[in-house]
Amino acid sequence: MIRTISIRWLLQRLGDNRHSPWLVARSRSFFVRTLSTTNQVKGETEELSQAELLREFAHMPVQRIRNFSIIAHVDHGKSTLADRLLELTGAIARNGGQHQVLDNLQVERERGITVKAQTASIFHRHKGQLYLLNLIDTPGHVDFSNEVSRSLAACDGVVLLVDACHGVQAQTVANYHLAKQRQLAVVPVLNKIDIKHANPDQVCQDLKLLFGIDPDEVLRVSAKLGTGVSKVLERVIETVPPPQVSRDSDFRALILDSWFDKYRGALNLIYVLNGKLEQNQDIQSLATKKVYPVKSISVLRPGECPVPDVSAGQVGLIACNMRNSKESIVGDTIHLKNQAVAAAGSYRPQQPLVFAGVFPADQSKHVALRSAIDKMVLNDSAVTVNVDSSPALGQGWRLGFLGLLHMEVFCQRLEQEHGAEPIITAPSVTYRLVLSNPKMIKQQGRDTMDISNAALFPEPHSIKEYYEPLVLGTIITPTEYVGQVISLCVERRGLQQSSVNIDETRVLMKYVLPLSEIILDFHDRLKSLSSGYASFSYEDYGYHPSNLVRLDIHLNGKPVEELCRIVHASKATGVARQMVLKLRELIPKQMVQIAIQACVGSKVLARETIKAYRKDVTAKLYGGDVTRRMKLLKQQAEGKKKMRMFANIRVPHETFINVLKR
Ligand SMILES: Nc1nc2c(ncn2[C@@H]2O[C@H](COP(=O)(O)OP(=O)(O)OP(=O)(O)O)[C@@H](O)[C@H]2O)c(=O)[nH]1
Repeated sequence: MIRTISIRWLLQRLGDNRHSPWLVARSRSFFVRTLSTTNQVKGETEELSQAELLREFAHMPVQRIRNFSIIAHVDHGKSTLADRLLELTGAIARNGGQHQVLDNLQVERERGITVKAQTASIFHRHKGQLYLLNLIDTPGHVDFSNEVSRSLAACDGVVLLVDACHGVQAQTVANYHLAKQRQLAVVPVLNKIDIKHANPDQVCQDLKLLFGIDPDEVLRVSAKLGTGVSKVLERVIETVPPPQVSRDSDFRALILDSWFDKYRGALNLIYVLNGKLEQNQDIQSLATKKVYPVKSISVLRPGECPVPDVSAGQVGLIACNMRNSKESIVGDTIHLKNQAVAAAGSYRPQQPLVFAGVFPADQSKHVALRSAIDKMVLNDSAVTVNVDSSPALGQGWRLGFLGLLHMEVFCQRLEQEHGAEPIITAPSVTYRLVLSNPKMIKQQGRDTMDISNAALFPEPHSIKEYYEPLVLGTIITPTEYVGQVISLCVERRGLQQSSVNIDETRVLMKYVLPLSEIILDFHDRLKSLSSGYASFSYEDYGYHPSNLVRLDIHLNGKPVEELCRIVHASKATGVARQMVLKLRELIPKQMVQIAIQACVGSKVLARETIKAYRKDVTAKLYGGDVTRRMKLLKQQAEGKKKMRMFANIRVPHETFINVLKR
C-alpha cells in the first residue's frame, strides 16, 4: 500500500517538477530504491520485505544502531564505497548501472565530486542480529568541510578511507583530527587495492607514523570491485559504539540538514537524541520558539520511506511546514511543544572565509533571485547572506563562503536548480581594522571594523591598525617538488611552521599563509607544479597584524568601486601593473580613449591606455585629397574630445571577476 501511494506521489512530483533537477534526482534515487525492493534485491537482508524492514526500524533497540560517516581526501573513493555498502545491504539494486547514488545533485555528477553529505539508513545482519546503520557519505574537498563537521555531529564513528596508491593526503590528516576531536571511533580502510601500483604496506606504515594506527587494524578493500567491503560493515558494527542516547526522556533532536520541497516547504533531517517523535505531534524550535505540527516522518534509504515515528539514536526526515532558512536552522534543537530542554549537540556552522557580491543581472529579477538564494542557503548552512548594493550593479547581497570552489558550486546550483543567473563580483576575504577616528568609532559602537568590501575601506588616516586573516595550511608533497612548493609558499607570503618526512618519498609541511593569497588559485598552482601529486588543506589561524592598502582603479579619472581591492603594501605595485594590463585586454575599445590607472591614495602606480576606434570618416571620399581628409579627421578629433568629457565607459560585467584572476 505504502509503495503504491509513493509511486503515484513520485510520478506526480516528477511530472510537476520537470524543472527541478534536484527533486528529479532525489526522486530518481527513490525510484531506484523502490524498484529494487519490488524486484527483491539480492543482499544480506533480502529475506526481509521493505515493510518488515520498516517495522524493524520502529523497534530497533539503541544497542543495535550504528551511526558513522565515511571520511577521506578528495577522490579516495567514499561515494564508490557508499554505493557498494548500499548494494550489499539491499538498499539499492546490485549492478543497477547506478553509480554514486548518494551524489544526486547535478553539480556533483558534472564535477564528479561530492558537495553535500548524504545520509542513508541501511540494515545489516551480523552474527544473527539485524543492525540499523546510518551511513553518511561526506565530501572530501576542504571547501565543504562544514558538511563533514555537520555529519560528525550525528556519528559515533568514522570509516577513514585512504587511497592505497596516493596514500595519506592533506584532507585525510584534517578529517582524521576532526574525528579525533569529537572522540569518534576510527575504522581505517585502504581503498583501491585492485590498482597495480597500489602500495598498501607503505600506506599502512604512514598511518602508523602519522596517527599511531596499528597496520593489523587496517582493512584493505576495493570499493570498485567490492573486494573486502563486507568486512567494513562488520568492523563498523564491532568498533563503533551504539549512540549515547536515551529513549525514556522527552523528545529532543538536532537539525542536521534541510532542503526545500516545492510542496512541503523546508524538510529537516534530524538526529534524535532523546525520546521519540510521532506524526502529528507539535514540535518547537529552541532557537525561534515557533511551533510546528509534524506532517510526515520518513527514513532515507536513500530515497524517502515513510515511517510513523522516529526514536532516539535514529536519523529521520520530517516535514513540518517550516518555510525558509530563518525557520529551519541547521544546528538548532527541536523538542515537543512547551517542554524545556537543553540544546542538543555542539554543532555550529563554520564561519565563512571568502565573500562576494551577488547581484541580479536585471533588477526586475531581484525578488526571484532572493527566493532562489534563500532556498539554496536552506540547503547550505555554511553560506551567510547580507544585503549589499552597488552603484553599477544595483541591489544585491554579499554572500560568505568557505572557499572559491564552494562559491562556484553555490552559484552553479543557483543556476541549475533555480534558473537564476546572477552576477558574482570578485571574491575577497574579511579584513579587520582598528579605528582611530572618534566619529567612526562612535558610529560603529566599537573601535574595530570588519570589512570585506574594498569599496567601504575607510581613508588611511582613520585607521590605527590593520589585521588580515591567516590560515594554517597542511601540504603533503613528493620530495622532488619540495623546492617548488616552498617557492610558491614564499611568493604567497607564507611562513613555514614545520616539515616532516612521512616516508622516503613524501614530506608533510605546515605553513601559515594569508587567506587572501590562497583563495584564488593557490591550489591550482600547487597541483600544476607538482604534476597533481601535492595536496593542500587549511584551517583558520585567526587575525594577525598586516600592512594593507586600498588599491583604486580609475577609468578616465573616475574611480570604479567594483574594481578596487585591498592588498598587502608589498604587493601593491605588482598587483597594480597586473590589473591595468588585464583591464586593457578585457575592456573593449570604445569611441573614446580610456585611461586606466591603478592608484593608492593620490599616487598612480600603473597606467595603461585603450585607444579609441578611429572611425574612417574619409572612407567615402574619392582618393587623394589630403587637405579635405585632414580637415575631416580634425573635426572628428574635436568631437571625441567632447565625448571623452561625458564618456560613459562600458565595462563588461564579467570584467569584475576576470580581472582579479591571476
Ligand atoms: N581502481 C579503483 N578505482 C576506484 C576505487 N574506488 C573508487 N575508485 C575511483 O576513484 C574515483 C573517485 O571515486 P569517488 O567515489 O568519487 O571518490 P570520493 O572520495 O567520493 O570523491 P569526493 O566525494 O569528490 O571527495 C572514481 O573514478 C572511482 O571510480 C577502487 O577501489 N579501485
